Amino acid sequence: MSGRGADDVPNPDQQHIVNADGQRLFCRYWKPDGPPRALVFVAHGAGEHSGRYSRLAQTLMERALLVFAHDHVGHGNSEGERMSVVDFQIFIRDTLQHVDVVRGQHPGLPVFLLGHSMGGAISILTACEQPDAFTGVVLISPMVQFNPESATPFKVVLAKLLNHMLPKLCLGAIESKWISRDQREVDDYDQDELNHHGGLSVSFSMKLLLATQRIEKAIPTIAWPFLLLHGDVDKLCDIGGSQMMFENAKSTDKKLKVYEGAYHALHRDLPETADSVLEEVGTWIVERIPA
Ligand SMILES: O=C(c1ccc2nc(C3CCCCC3)oc2c1)N1CC(N2CCN(c3ncccn3)CC2)C1
Repeated sequence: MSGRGADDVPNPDQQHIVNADGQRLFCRYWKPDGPPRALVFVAHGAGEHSGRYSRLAQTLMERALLVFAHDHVGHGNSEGERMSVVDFQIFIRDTLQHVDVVRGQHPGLPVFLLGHSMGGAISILTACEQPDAFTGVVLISPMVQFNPESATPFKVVLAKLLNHMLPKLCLGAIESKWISRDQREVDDYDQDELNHHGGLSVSFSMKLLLATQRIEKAIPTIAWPFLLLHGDVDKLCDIGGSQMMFENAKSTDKKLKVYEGAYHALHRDLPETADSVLEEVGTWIVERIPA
């Protein structure tokens, strides 16, 4: 088993699921005091972990929603070589597995997906795989199209060329200062040891690139309800991807809210933006819980 072994997962008795490859995925659950009205799975982004969504999860839990998540393979407290995945489909497979487990514990409840950045890509492809399984999908700056400032044509060509020769070569780290306008959030991210602070490998970058190509092909078939939130100064995932999804998806229930001046991690941006995101997400989900 590459990467973290089973015995070096911190507090091995903490909640986890074992994926189809036998890897332990660290799980988190935010359960309301009373009976939950709906289930919300949170898909975190590349290089981070599910614990960074505690504030968002708490606000949803206060609306009687049961929020759950896991650290993707190679991330956070889960097993697997850091920031490495054999195939992007593994993220989708593991998400469906976890959703099935929790859905089975709460039969009949509506299930929503919520994803940020790469987690948005995972959420889109998961909903595409089981289009009738989810009541709605919330996408915070989803990775649909890279911003050409970060994924320059040179980097894309280089990644394709090197993917077979030097797959582990580092393509450079994400500059966290361009991810949030709030310096406290940037410092918090930089000091969080559960995040991956090294760069993205050629191999992992290619997996992301291929995922965006899968999404672009899938968008015209999308008919499920979705909420898109995107900052118009996002230097990592281009807002054009969200605009393209909003314009080309078949969904009749779709909403795109643009946060002017905001960077990539909207839920971790300046307080007025982050607070608006939490309110927007909670309201959108609750409005779609069948009476
Ligand atoms: O999922 C991602 C993500 C998405 C697209 C990416 N493209 C690249 C490369 C690909 C190769 C070409 C060059 C671009 O890296 C990506 C990462 N995430 C989650 C996001 N992180 C960023 C750091 N975060 C942060 N930083 C500061 C303050 C708060 N959060 C958390 C979210 C990035």
